[in-house]
Amino acid sequence: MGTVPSALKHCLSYQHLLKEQPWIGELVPPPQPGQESQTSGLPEYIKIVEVGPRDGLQNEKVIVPTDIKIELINRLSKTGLSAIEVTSFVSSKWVPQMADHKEVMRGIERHPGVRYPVLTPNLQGFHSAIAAGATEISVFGAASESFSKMNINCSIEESIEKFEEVVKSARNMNIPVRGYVSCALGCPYEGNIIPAKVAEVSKRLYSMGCYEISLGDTIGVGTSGSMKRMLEAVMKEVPLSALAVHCHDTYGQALANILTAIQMGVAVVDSSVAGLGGCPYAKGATGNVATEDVIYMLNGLGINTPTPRMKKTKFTVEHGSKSL
Ligand SMILES: CC(C)(COP(=O)([O-])OP(=O)([O-])OC[C@H]1O[C@@H](n2cnc3c(N)ncnc32)[C@H](O)[C@@H]1OP(=O)([O-])[O-])[C@@H](O)C(=O)NCCC(=O)NCCSC(=O)C[C@@](C)(O)CC(=O)[O-]
Repeated sequence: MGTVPSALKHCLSYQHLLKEQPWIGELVPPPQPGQESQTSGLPEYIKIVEVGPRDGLQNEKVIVPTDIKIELINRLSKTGLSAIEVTSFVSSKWVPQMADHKEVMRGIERHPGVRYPVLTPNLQGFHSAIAAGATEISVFGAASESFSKMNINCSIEESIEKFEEVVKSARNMNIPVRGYVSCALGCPYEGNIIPAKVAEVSKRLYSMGCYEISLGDTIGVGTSGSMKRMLEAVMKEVPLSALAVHCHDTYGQALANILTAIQMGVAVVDSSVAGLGGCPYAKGATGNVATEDVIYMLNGLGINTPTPRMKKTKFTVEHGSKSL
């Protein structure tokens, strides 16, 4: 997806669908006695980490005004989502779209029960995030050397050293840290990435104290088969309860890949409202899987999500002639 107008179109068509067909998106009723549950073997509850305001907007070519970002996050907070990734404390020279991180962090209304993590690649970012009021952070590494270099300007080994410093400081302040592993199913520079490498980086992040490891299909090249092989390798090193999947939808495989992951027991899914997104260091990567599509699929499977109100919320934030 990747552009604001197309994201808007997607949102509105979903709203229209729900208006015309109100039964769409309803949670399926529980099974009758004797009927097999559709959810047998699947997690009963899936946590959704909404990454639209960060992963979604970081790739928009037009700088989205700060007040629009704040409004988007405030509206998302009212949907029932329990985690919304707000921004990233990275260099504005590298990612100009996130230059207003402090203002966004300070400007949002915080709702009880909603967590607002932010990305911090190093101690500098960590200290700025804490000064701006962040109470949860994420470090972001990669299973590809080339991607690590392009994305955060250091090798995987150097990044681990930086993350260790960040995690140590965070722990001293009781700040929870999430860890990302990009290129878990392929790299824009190196192509195929072996599952063992993803497992190795995941293990290091988990061992240093990240409470959850989000496995990123950064360029959306994964399939159900490669997702299964990668998860099998990672699950040998990191407990299943600490894993999340983060799928981009370049080849329309994201929902299938997520279904495979949840069939394997993964109970945390990252997604982006209206499928906004891309990656500034992954040319051609399209948006993240759309949050409303994930919820639609989960509802159809009878799986609980924290977002019963998502389908009724209109995500149109007007700003002059632009809408989000
Ligand atoms: C990581 C750095 C900062 C290293 O950047 P660097 O240039 O290697 O850093 P440095 O330590 O050499 O410092 C150079 C300059 O950067 C500044 N600097 C240093 N650190 C910071 C900071 N934290 N915040 C703000 N400024 C910072 C520092 O102050 C200095 O400023 P100068 O003296 O030149 O004016 C840089 O490479 C960067 O900002 N990269 C952007 C990475 C990024 O945001 N990528 C997109 C997010 S990752 C993603 O989307 C994937 C994910 C998570 O969604 C999962 C998936 O889909 O796979």
